[in-house]
Amino acid sequence: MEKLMISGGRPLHGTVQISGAKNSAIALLPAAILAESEVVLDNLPQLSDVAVYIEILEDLGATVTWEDNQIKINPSHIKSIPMPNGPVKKLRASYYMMGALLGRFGEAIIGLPGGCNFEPRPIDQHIKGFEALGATVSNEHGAIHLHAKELRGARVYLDVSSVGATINIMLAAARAKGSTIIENAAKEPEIIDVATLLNSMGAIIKGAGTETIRIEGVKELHGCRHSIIPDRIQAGTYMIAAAATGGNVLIDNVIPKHLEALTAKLIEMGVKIEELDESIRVIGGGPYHHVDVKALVYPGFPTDLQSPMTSLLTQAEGVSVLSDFVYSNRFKHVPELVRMGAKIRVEGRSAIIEGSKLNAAKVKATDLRAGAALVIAGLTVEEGITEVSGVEFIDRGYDHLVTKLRSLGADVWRQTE
Ligand SMILES: CC(=O)N[C@H]1[C@@H](OP(=O)(O)OP(=O)(O)OC[C@H]2O[C@@H](n3ccc(=O)[nH]c3=O)[C@H](O)[C@@H]2O)O[C@H](CO)[C@@H](O)[C@@H]1O
Ligand SMILES: C=C(OP(=O)(O)O)C(=O)O
Repeated sequence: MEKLMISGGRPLHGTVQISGAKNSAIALLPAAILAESEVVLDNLPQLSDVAVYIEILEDLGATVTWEDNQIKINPSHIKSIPMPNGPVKKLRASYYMMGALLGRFGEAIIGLPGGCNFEPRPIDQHIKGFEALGATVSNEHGAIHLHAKELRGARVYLDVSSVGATINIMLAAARAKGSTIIENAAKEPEIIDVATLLNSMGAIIKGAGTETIRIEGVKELHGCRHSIIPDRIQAGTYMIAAAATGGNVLIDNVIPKHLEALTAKLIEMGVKIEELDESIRVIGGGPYHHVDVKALVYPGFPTDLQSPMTSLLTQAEGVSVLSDFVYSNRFKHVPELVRMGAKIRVEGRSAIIEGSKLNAAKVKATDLRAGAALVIAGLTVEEGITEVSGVEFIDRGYDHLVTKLRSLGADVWRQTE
């Protein structure tokens, strides 16, 4: 098992290139199987979640060529095979195989997803959507069985604006008969990215990015070429790391609008921000004011940046309150930060954070963004070496993390236990 070793206390300086978005990539890869010919995706991030998805597509019989940041997927010879176990258990977004296989073959058997389990993550809204489209759905020994003689368009009102359910229903409805309307749809940029790919493949989807999405089903979809949007969460993590270390970093290849909620909070704390067309410069240094943060659905502050933000708020003066209205128990990073000397207590869905200096310690990442939070915390520590285990979670979402941090002047390395 590998650990990340961090000798902190160095302000980050320089330019970092942001990769394509993980949460887009792992929805676009399954979307590609709805086409009858080759789909090419550019700006593909090199992540363990992406590698697992490729394994799933190859198991189905797709021909996949992956070179650097481009992937070619030819799904013309894929077959519908049951996947109750195996790679689908390794990541959360394997739930998109349900919508994609249902859309292509009218049937699927997919094991319940794995991935980061910081709290129970139900998929009832996905299932409600599939049932509305005419599928029968059952859970048999931990695998979801879906079957539809014919998928028919329907109106689906989501009880919660779920990213996964919105995308899954779009995937199943793209080739259904008739029109589907998703109400209270999630509005995250990754949903627009999936709709853009599907439309380039010949689908008719309108309203992605708003709370009402309309899908006019078509008989067949074809191949196309698409470039994945930049990863706003990876970008936000480097922005927070730059601020936490008092550095000066140009975060390049981003869509600044996707980061507005974070940018506004950083400015409120006293961080200097310069927004350019496709990049953001973060100039830290402090002293930082305490702020209150509420993680909400897009365009609110992203829950995926809540844990990294906790680490930054330990560096602010006074008491900050950070509440998560998407995942009320996403605080597994807190006891680890407390090990490093942070003064944080969790009350209900909020973390109450009192500014304090952090110390080096041996800590454990138990999910992806908790891992990012611990790395940022380690970068602020002035003496000693912080050891972060659970690197496999961090590798799910941050490609070339050590190389990128080292290029910004951080003293970080991987060590095998
Ligand atoms: C692969 C991917 O894109 N992952 C992202 C996606 O996860 P994911 O798509 O799983 O998250 P959702 O948007 O579905 O979850 C939002 C909220 O809805 C609840 N819910 C969701 C579905 C459902 O059927 N029933 C239900 O109650 C969840 O428990 C949660 O409280 O969006 C999350 C919220 O922005 C992010 O943290 C994840 O990084
Ligand atoms: C929770 C996350 O991802 P996933 O939904 O894939 O577990 C994340 O990216 O922070």
